[in-house]
Amino acid sequence: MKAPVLDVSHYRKEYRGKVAVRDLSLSVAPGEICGFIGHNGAGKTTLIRSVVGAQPPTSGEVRVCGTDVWREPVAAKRLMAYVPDNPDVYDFLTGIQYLDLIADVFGVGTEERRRRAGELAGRLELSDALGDPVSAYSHGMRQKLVLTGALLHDPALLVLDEPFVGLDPSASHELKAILRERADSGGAVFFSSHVLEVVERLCDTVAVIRRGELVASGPTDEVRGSASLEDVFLELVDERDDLVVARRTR
Ligand SMILES: Nc1ncnc2c1ncn2[C@@H]1O[C@H](COP(=O)(O)OP(=O)(O)OP(=O)(O)O)[C@@H](O)[C@H]1O
Repeated sequence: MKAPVLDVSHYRKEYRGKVAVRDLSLSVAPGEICGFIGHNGAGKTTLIRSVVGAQPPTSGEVRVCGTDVWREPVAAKRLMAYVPDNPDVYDFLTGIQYLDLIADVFGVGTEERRRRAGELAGRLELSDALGDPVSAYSHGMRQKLVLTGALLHDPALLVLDEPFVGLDPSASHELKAILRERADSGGAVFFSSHVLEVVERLCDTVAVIRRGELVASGPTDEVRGSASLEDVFLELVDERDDLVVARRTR
């Protein structure tokens, strides 16, 4: 078995003593796209923020290509890229200035940054706007810009939080193709989504979180069985289960 690109082990996160995610372990291998699904408030963003080094776990470990994200943060961050659900970009920069800043941070050479930025911005239909200030960008354009920046240093792991929200159909189509290509060339992709049809069609593996606990994970076909992912998801996260349990235990 190939060593995982992302390896989360016994992750736990508490906010002021309240448990948000408990004892969560999962891994994503090279060549895999893993979809992370769960209801609102289940704990997806909480885990994602710890995976990318933005918020420390209460306990547990997160490793990227074997590097501990919290013990060796700079080395780990070189190996990955993160596209948050609400891209926050300096308004006073133009698109190209933002991309140059990101390329400088990651030490991407001039030739390489121009080639990659040109190709990605072209595919996402952002090229014509790169000279404009980010303050004039729509939400979708900001997402495309952050995505372009995220791929400039060719990260082994790409982490995205709700990447399809706000993208138009052609950008969404292109993003799916980009994620597939990254996986096919040996990278790993981990993203959260509420769009189960996309997860079902695109992801090699899925992880389902419910109230901070992983309730299912594995190859998409196995998790889904003969049902649709939506049916399985609704069954797994059905809040009414608790009522049934409560009634039974009364
Ligand atoms: N900074 C914080 N302080 C206190 N509680 C928090 C904080 N961030 C998240 N939480 C709580 O942790 C739990 C998980 O939240 P999280 O944002 O990870 O959910 P999510 O699965 O990403 O939800 P959504 O699908 O709505 O984005 C929720 O109960 C939330 O209220």
